Amino acid sequence: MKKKVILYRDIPAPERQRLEAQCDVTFFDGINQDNQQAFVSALADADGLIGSSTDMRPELLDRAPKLKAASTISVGTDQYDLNYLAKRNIPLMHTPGVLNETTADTLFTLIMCTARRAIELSNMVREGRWTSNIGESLYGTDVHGKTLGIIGMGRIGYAIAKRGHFGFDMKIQYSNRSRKPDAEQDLHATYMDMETLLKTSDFVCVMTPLTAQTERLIGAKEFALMKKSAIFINGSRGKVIDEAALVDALSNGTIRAAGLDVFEVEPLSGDSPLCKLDNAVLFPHIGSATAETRLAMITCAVDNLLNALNGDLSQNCANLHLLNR
Ligand SMILES: NC(=O)c1ccc[n+]([C@@H]2O[C@H](COP(=O)([O-])OP(=O)(O)OC[C@H]3O[C@@H](n4cnc5c(N)ncnc54)[C@H](O)[C@@H]3O)[C@@H](O)[C@H]2O)c1
Ligand SMILES: O=C(O)[C@H](O)CO
Repeated sequence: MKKKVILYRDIPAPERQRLEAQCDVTFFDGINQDNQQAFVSALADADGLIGSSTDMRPELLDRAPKLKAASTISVGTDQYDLNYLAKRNIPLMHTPGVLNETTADTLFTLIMCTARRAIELSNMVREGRWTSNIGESLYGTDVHGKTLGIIGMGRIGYAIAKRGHFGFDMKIQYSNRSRKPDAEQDLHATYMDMETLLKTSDFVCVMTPLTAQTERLIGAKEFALMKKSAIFINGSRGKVIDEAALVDALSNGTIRAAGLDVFEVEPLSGDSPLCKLDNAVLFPHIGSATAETRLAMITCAVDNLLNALNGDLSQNCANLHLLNR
């Protein structure tokens, strides 16, 4: 008998057909108030789950007593509780690697846009406010030759640092749970504690996962340690920073500017104080959002689920170390 799978976001037809060839698929085009009840009912029989952008809290997954594997179309795994899944011996599959370069491109776009005030000045042109050559008060700051501090030198952190080192002649420094010999060798990156990094970087870029240890890693105290001229970039998860403290730091001139792809609550409300700040560049969580990379992530996630349901966890299992296998 075919395994029962819930697909909880839309994916291209050929990928859905690959799932349907092996599984009995129930489809939800995102989970919302209207279909929540039907989703909970479908959980009762589900062997597998695949999708993204929905918090799969334990109370919800308690309703899926037969669940054997979950596959998230993301590298970040924070929408699931890894320990809860491990207690039930359920693997969580994710999509590391395929999105590194695209996400690093996005993060570098944030670096460039904040440093050169690209969005603010583009808006000035569009709104007919470009009436004479811009003066000193609207000048940007250089990126090339500056110091780039990466907090969380993993796959994506490395890809950002590579751009800084080879493309922009930047000095790379990083803090991380462990030393990264490849970054030190290839990019001449210097390992240091977070406090030293915050004090000495021109650009501070956060690329850790969201975990109990990284939640609110950067708050008022950390912004106060940064240079007044520092530019802060967050591509990890919104909850890794204290957003209210960032608004204060940007409003009071504690730091120069910020470029953000992720927010405490997404989508960010247009009423957020961040939206009123010219020195904040705000992207709608588009780190991996190119056609090529999103397709690669979906293909990877479909493969991951099919493999996991067949007992093969050899690739891309995020909680393998916690499972009883
Ligand atoms: N903005 C986006 O669209 C987007 C896209 C992809 C990934 N992400 C986020 O980026 C995260 C990182 O992705 P990755 O593939 O580079 O992961 P990764 O596991 O390769 O890298 C994360 C790094 O953070 C380090 N780290 C973890 N906890 C830390 C701590 N407390 N202090 C210092 N360092 C710590 C790890 O040691 C690791 O080197 C994802 O978990 C996801 O949340 C966002
Ligand atoms: O974690 C990820 O893969 C990105 O944030 C896309 O959701």
